[in-house]
Amino acid sequence: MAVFTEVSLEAARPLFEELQLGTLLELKGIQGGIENTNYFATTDRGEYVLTLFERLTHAQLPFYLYLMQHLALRGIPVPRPAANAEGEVLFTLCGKPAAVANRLSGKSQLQPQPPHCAAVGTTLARMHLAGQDYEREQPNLRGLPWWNATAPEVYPHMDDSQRELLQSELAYQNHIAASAAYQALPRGPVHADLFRDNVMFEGETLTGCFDFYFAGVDTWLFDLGVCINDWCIDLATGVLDPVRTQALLDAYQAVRPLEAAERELLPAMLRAAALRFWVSRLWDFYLPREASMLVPHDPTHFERVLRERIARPLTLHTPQHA
Ligand SMILES: Nc1ncnc2c1ncn2[C@@H]1O[C@H](COP(=O)(O)OP(=O)(O)O)[C@@H](O)[C@H]1O
Ligand SMILES: N[C@@H](CCOP(=O)(O)O)C(=O)O
Repeated sequence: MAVFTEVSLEAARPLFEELQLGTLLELKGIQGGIENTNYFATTDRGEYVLTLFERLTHAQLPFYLYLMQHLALRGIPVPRPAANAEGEVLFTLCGKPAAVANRLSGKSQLQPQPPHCAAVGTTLARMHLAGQDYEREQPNLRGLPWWNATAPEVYPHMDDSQRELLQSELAYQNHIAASAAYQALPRGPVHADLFRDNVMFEGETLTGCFDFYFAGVDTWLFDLGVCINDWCIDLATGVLDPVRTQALLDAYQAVRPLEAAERELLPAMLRAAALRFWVSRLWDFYLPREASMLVPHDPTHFERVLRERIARPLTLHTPQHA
C-alpha cells in the first residue's frame, strides 16, 4: 500500500488550478512505494503524480525538489515538480507537505540486461555533470558520519562475525575517507539510491529516474558504486556480472571518463556503497521507528555483497571507446 493519507478530488483541485495544470478529473492511489502517499492524477491537460510526504518536512524538501527541477531543466529524465506563479514547488495538502510532478512513462526493469545497465550509466554520468551548478547544499545524510553513529546501535543485534566485519569495514572506510586521493575525488549532488525500482524503461530506453529523497552531495564515485551494486549483480549471490558491469562503466565513461584516482578507488567505493545499505537495512530491521510504515529490506543481502566486494575487488578494463 502507498496511500497513507486519503485525498479527495475536491481537496486537491485548488492545487492543480494554482499550478495551472488544468481541471483535475481523476486521482488514483499508487500501490507501490513505502514512504510517501502517491497518486496518479489526470487533468484535462495531462498525467501527473501527486505526492504527500509522510516523513520529510517542509524544511527538508526544497533541496530534493529543486534538484529535480534543476536536472529536468537540463534535460535529465527526472520528474519535474510543477511550480506556481511564484516559482514555489512545495505546498500543503491535507496537512502534509505536497508536490506535483509530471508522470513518467514506462515501468521498472527488475531483470536488467546489458543495454539497460548502459542506459543507467549514461544517464548517471549526465546527471552528475548536470548537477555541478546546483546551488543548494546538503551532505549525503546516509554517509560516513551516519554509518559511524549508527553502527553502535546495531552491534548488540549482530553475531560476532558480523560485528567484526562491520567494525573492520568502518575502520577501512574511515581510513579511505581521510586519504588525499579520496578528498580529491570529484563530487556534487548525487541520487545515492538509484536502484532498479527507481528507474523507468520503455523497452531498452530509459524514460526516467525518480525517488530523489536520499540525494545529497557526495562523491560521484560513491553514486556509481551504488548503481553497480544493484544493476550489475546476481541478486542471489552478490557476485558482479562482468558483462553488465562493463556495459554500465563503459557507458558512464563515454560521457565522463573516470579520473585516475577514481579508477583506483572504485573497489573501495563499491565496498562503501554496500556498507551504506547494509547499515541502513540493519537499522531499519532492528530499530524500526515507532509507527513506521516501512517494511524492512533483508540486511543479509548487503552483508553478502560487502563480503563479495572485499573478497574479489573489481578490476577495471580499458573502456571500449578509449
Ligand atoms: N513521476 C512519476 N511518474 C510515474 N510513476 C511514478 C512517479 N513517481 C512515483 N511513481 C510511481 O510510484 C511508486 C512509488 O514511488 P516512490 O517514490 O518509490 O515512493 P516511496 O517514496 O513511497 O517509496 C513508484 O514505484 C512508481 O511506480
Ligand atoms: N534502496 C534501498 C531502500 C530505499 O528505499 P526506496 O524504496 O525509497 O528506494 C535498499 O534497497 O535498502
